[in-house]
Amino acid sequence: MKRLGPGSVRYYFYHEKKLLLIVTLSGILYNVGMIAAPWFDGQLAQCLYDIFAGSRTAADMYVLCLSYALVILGVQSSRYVKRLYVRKFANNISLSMKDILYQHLVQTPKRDMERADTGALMTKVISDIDTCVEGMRKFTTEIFDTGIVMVTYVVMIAWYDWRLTLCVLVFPPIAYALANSLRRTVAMTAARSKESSGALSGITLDRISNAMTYRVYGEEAVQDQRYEDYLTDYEKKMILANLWENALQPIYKVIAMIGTILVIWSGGHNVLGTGWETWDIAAFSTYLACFIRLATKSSHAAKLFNAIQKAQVSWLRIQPHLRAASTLPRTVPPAAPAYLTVRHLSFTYPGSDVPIFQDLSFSARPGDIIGITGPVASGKSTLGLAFLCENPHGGQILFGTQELGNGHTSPKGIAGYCGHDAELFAGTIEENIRLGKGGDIIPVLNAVCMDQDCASFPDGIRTLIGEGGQRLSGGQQARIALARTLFHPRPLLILDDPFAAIDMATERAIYSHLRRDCKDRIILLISHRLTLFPMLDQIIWLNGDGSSIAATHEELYVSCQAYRKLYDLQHAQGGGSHG
Ligand SMILES: Nc1ncnc2c1ncn2[C@@H]1O[C@H](COP(=O)(O)OP(=O)(O)OP(=O)(O)O)[C@@H](O)[C@H]1O
Repeated sequence: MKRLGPGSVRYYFYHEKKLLLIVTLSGILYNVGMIAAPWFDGQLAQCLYDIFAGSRTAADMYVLCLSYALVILGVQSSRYVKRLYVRKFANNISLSMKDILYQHLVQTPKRDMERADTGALMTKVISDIDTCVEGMRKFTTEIFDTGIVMVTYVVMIAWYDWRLTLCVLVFPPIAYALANSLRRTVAMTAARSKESSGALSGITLDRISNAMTYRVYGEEAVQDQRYEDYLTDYEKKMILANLWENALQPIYKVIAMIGTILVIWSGGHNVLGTGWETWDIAAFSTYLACFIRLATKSSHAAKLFNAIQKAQVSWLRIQPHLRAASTLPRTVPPAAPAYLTVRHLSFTYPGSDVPIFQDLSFSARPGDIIGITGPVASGKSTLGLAFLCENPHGGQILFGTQELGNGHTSPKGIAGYCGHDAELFAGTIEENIRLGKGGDIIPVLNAVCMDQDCASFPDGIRTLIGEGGQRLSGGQQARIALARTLFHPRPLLILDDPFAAIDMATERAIYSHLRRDCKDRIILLISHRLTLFPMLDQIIWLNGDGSSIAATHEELYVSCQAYRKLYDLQHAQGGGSHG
């Protein structure tokens, strides 16, 4: 049998089989128990009639009422259990899908992420996951609350009068068939409104992020008109989708209810003794109540179709991502701390014959923080990326006894990376740091001095930060990206200019936290600002012509004029203290 993967809906149902079993048992109990109410209603009416006729007493009524209350209590308890577990089931699926996507994001090569605008993609995909999971939840709920309960009602009323049942059951399927025939239209309008909503989000983002440019170049009026057009299109499509989804419900209901007239007419004959069966008042009352509930439920069947249809639209959009994610290995445990040895490292971009750096050798032990600096465009970021091994390099990078890369991807679980771009998506602070991983995020928020900022937000760590983290300052974005890197422990951390948007006091505080918390990690700290460099264990200076020097700050200060000049310049501006 073909193994189920995250690209298949059944995979998620299969993984939640224990919860589904509880849902099934409590669902059957609740829904079969649902016929108790109309049955007791009928018995109560009959008892009242009998009391007036003198054949029963008030004591019979008390017993009946008490039994009614107890049975309903039992039925409603199983309803509670069913609802609770359906919610748990939906939450687990949502978490599982999001986790798979987060892992995909984490393991996607950096160059692919840049190409695909991962942040925007994640925002859209996460909203689709929510719609899809809601559809799965409704489907699971309705299987019981509509499917099983309808079968139970049909059996019940057929038992009372099968001929009348055959006649009245013609109407709910008509309502059902009508709803089914309009499925495609409902789905189409839902898909169009989703598309339009996506386009509107895109243009809203563009309008906000480029507001200044449009204003400066006198493009505002044109852009406002463009925005208005998208907004109008969205409004029209949304109204249409809502109309198709909701406005037809009353019509389905009326069609399904037509049978009530037959029940009253033919059931009346049964009570009078001139119909197909002989009924008492209890039978009439129970039959009518069951039929009305059945007809109401059958109009829910249309709702169920709509929910499934909408979920399908979203599922088709997220499926390719989940399928792609399923080809990647799942969460990788961090490797053990080890020594880093770099031997004769060289790198040339594909298609170029000028090496960015060559013959670079150095080593580091757990707890070391190594600074990487040099003139503009000297290859600092390129050196950092060499440790992710996305392009072939010359020489050797050894972590313990394992060789990183050399044309292959690096062994997982060794290197963590915090790049120039914070790469934040439109979730909460917490979601951006966790990327689906459990645990306490407060220590890393403290480590990057973001705890006070979070405390000042009304929603704390649950604050929504907007696409690319646009609701935060540049410094806050950088610190959340750093917190994310620290939260996913790796024994080798590459931090590319993490303090560029952070003031010096905060930079120093974070540095001391890194020293305190990362005693078993090696940190490669790429920076233009040399404030911290006198405190670092080693500095790698890239000359910008392919050559480089690895030495301590003191040695470099003495031996490398360019480094000394840069350091003194920054120091004179209040940027550091030599020695
Ligand atoms: N993907 C690429 N393909 C080809 N050349 C590249 C690529 N990325 C960077 N370069 C070139 O490599 C050189 C080093 O770039 P890199 O970004 O590593 O320097 P940097 O020292 O980090 O720059 P900055 O001082 O701006 O932070 C630059 O000349 C740049 O143009």
